[in-house]
Amino acid sequence: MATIAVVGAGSWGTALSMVLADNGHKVRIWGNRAEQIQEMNEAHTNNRYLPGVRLPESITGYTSLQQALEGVQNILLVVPTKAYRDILREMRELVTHPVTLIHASKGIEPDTLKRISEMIEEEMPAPLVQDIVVLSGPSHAEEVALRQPTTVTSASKNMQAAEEVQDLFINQYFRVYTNPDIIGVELGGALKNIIALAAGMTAGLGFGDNAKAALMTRGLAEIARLGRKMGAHPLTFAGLTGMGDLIVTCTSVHSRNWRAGNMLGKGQSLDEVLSNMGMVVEGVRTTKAAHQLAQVLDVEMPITAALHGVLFDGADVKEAVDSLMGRVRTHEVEAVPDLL
Ligand SMILES: NC(=O)C1=CN([C@@H]2O[C@H](COP(=O)(O)OP(=O)(O)OC[C@H]3O[C@@H](n4cnc5c(N)ncnc54)[C@H](O)[C@@H]3O)[C@@H](O)[C@H]2O)C=CC1
Ligand SMILES: O=C(CO)COP(=O)(O)O
Repeated sequence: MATIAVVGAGSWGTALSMVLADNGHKVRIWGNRAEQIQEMNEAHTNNRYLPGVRLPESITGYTSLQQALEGVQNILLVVPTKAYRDILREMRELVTHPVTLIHASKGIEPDTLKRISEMIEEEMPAPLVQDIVVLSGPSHAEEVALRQPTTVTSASKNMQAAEEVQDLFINQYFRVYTNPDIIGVELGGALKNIIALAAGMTAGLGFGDNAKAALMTRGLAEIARLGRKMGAHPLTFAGLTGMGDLIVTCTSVHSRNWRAGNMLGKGQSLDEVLSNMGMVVEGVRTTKAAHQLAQVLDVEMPITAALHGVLFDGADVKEAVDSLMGRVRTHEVEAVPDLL
């Protein structure tokens, strides 16, 4: 059994630590809030993020990143995307031997337009990092912490590393598949948050299941359109980290992105929504990044553009829906000339 360092003690870092602990591994979880780490070590709870859940005693909390990382072969990163550069720069000074870096976060960095694995490559180059593995899929922390059946994907350019991570996490309630398409897996996980915000927004406006289904389906079409241009395999978007994660995020009460969109649809301002949430809403920054990517790569992403207008340019939510519905008529299926 291994000792694994988990960097990030929010909902997802804690739930994934529980999976690892259930599999017999020793877990060192690092967090940036001393009182929360103390609670994890003394009461074996993390009530702010996973209320009512008792943590296995083989999970130990650390406030020192150096101590948490000392001597481990596998490091799982689960902080919000905006914290990656700072954390990786800190880690670069502390890691003294080659490690496998697993990440389970979902976002794209605005302006640089980098995926998380690209940020890792930039900030912690070889030989410090041997392999980078992404763990992603339809998986709300609240349900994983209750050990409810969940499926995810382990993706890496190196399939042996993806399989080693599959081995670390897989168990009877947490089933892990592998996929070599790291680009598609990262993009699916990040971009579905945009569509979840939009789905929450239409529900907030009082629209029903037709609007939700429209957003999910046409949302997946624009995710795949951008993904293809960025080198992803189109079939990845039909899998767990594409359609699967889109379903779970657009239909679950657990989704912070859906809930944030819902509050926006009901008329709250973005600042109000984000301060009420108290947890990360990755889709906001990812909307900015995806809108920039769409412009740079000349990819049509109408839902992303409409949401960008609402979040950052003061556009009215109802008018954004009207402009989406009133777009010039077009074919449903693209890039399949035989069907046209
Ligand atoms: N919660 C979930 O069900 C899932 C979350 N994710 C992804 O995991 C990532 C983390 O999300 P959650 O754990 O849910 O977030 P969260 O909002 O529950 O917790 C965030 C954690 O990061 C810490 N943090 C914030 N800024 C930091 C900084 N600058 N340095 C160090 N730590 C910092 C906070 O103290 C907190 O412990 C996100 O990218 C999210 O999209 C992925 C799958 C499921
Ligand atoms: O990625 C998730 C589930 O797979 C979590 O989504 P939210 O960040 O919207 O809660």
